[in-house]
Amino acid sequence: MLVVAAALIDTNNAILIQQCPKHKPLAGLWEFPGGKVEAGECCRVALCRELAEELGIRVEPGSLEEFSFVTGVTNDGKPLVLLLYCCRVWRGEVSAMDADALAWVPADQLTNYPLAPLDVPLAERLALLFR
Ligand SMILES: Nc1nc2c([nH]c(=O)n2[C@@H]2O[C@H](COP(=O)(O)OP(=O)(O)OP(=O)(O)O)[C@@H](O)[C@H]2O)c(=O)[nH]1
Repeated sequence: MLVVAAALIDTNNAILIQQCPKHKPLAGLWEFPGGKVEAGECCRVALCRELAEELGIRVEPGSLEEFSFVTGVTNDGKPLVLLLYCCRVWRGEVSAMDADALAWVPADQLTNYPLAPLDVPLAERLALLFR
């Protein structure tokens, strides 16, 4: 499974994370917004679609910058690759359309939140970037 996610970074260098809703496998945990890439879809286009669906913002594919990736397995044992992009430019105000809560968090405080397991190493790498 290919999953794309974004570290939206605001003008204070705070990064957006969202809390997964009760009906999802990662319920209660925090993650970078994003989701699965559909068959035949480009990764950047998929991420722009997910950001529109989950946060109600418009992002241009060219505003996404590849940052890092992790590999792992889903709860039901499927191999998973999670690609994280950074994004500093978007249109609209973020709103929690598919999450229980949103938080803007300084990079060095991301791991204070109970993150989804594969988001943890990505958050640690972001903290190094802003050190
Ligand atoms: N970000 C993240 N996703 C993970 C981890 N582990 C894991 O199995 N996943 C899975 O990766 C997928 C991410 O997709 P999603 O649920 O955020 O997005 P989506 O909108 O495409 O899903 P949906 O269409 O099923 O609602 C989910 O199936 C989620 O359970 C993890 O540690 N971090």
